[in-house]
Amino acid sequence: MPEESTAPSTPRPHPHPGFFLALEGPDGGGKTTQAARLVAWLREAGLDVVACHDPGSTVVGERLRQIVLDRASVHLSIRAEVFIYMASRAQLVDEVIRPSLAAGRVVVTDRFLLSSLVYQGYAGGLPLGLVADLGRAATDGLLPDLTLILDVPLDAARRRVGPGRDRIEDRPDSYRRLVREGFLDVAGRGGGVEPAAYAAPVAVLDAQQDAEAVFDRIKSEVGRVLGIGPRA
Ligand SMILES: Nc1ncnc2c1ncn2[C@@H]1O[C@H](COP(=O)(O)OP(=O)(O)OP(=O)(O)O)[C@@H](O)[C@H]1O
Ligand SMILES: Cc1cn([C@H]2C[C@H](O)[C@@H](COP(=O)(O)O)O2)c(=O)[nH]c1=O
Repeated sequence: MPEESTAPSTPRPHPHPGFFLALEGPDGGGKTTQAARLVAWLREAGLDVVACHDPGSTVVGERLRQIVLDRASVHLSIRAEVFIYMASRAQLVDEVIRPSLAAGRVVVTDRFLLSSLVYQGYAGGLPLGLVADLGRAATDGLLPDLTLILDVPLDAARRRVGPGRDRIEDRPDSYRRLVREGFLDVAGRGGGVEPAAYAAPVAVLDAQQDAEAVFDRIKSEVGRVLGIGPRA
């Protein structure tokens, strides 16, 4: 079991008056569950919060999401796949994330660029440098101020989500294992692969615990960087 880690207090990579937070990790880690709790907690603390998910959260993005997850997209190549995720992300950044950050809001996204580095790069076989370059083009260099990786082993994830629900989740266990490993390696743990491919503050959280315990860890990480108390 990999150890949990805390995000280093590095300076913000992209100055803006808001705060940009991404939840990442393998399918079934609990990102959607925790994102909803986190958004509610931050709003209770009086913050102006925008919630989104990647791919999606724009009209164009939701259409692209359907295409890329649809089992009928059986002949979609991995190179075409990465462009679809990047196109959805570019629209999300331009239409939702950048304007919200410029207005001083807190943006909480369920997945972002790290997912492409892992699913299409590390596990999918595309060179990480290529995915990172495409990512910079799609996001215009925007990276989250804090990325929380909800780390969960394959068996626990399977117990939670059951059999695959879409084209990506239908991929074999060998791919899913690489996805889990990739989140840890690309984030710079394990001494692995080009940590510079994702040069943003990252914390790895053990998402095998019950949802309340995971949320306590999230509140502690986010509260620390935003300067709000755990029971705000
Ligand atoms: N800590 C937890 N312990 C046990 N079950 C959990 C936990 N967190 C979430 N779940 C359950 O696991 C399932 C998947 O959770 P959720 O959709 O939040 O994960 P996810 O990471 O967003 O998955 P995906 O990326 O596949 O959408 C749900 O049924 C949810 O209720
Ligand atoms: C952003 C992104 C996502 N994926 C994969 C990961 C999931 O299997 C699906 C998205 O579904 P979720 O319910 O929103 O988790 O797409 C990917 O392969 N590459 C990406 O960049």
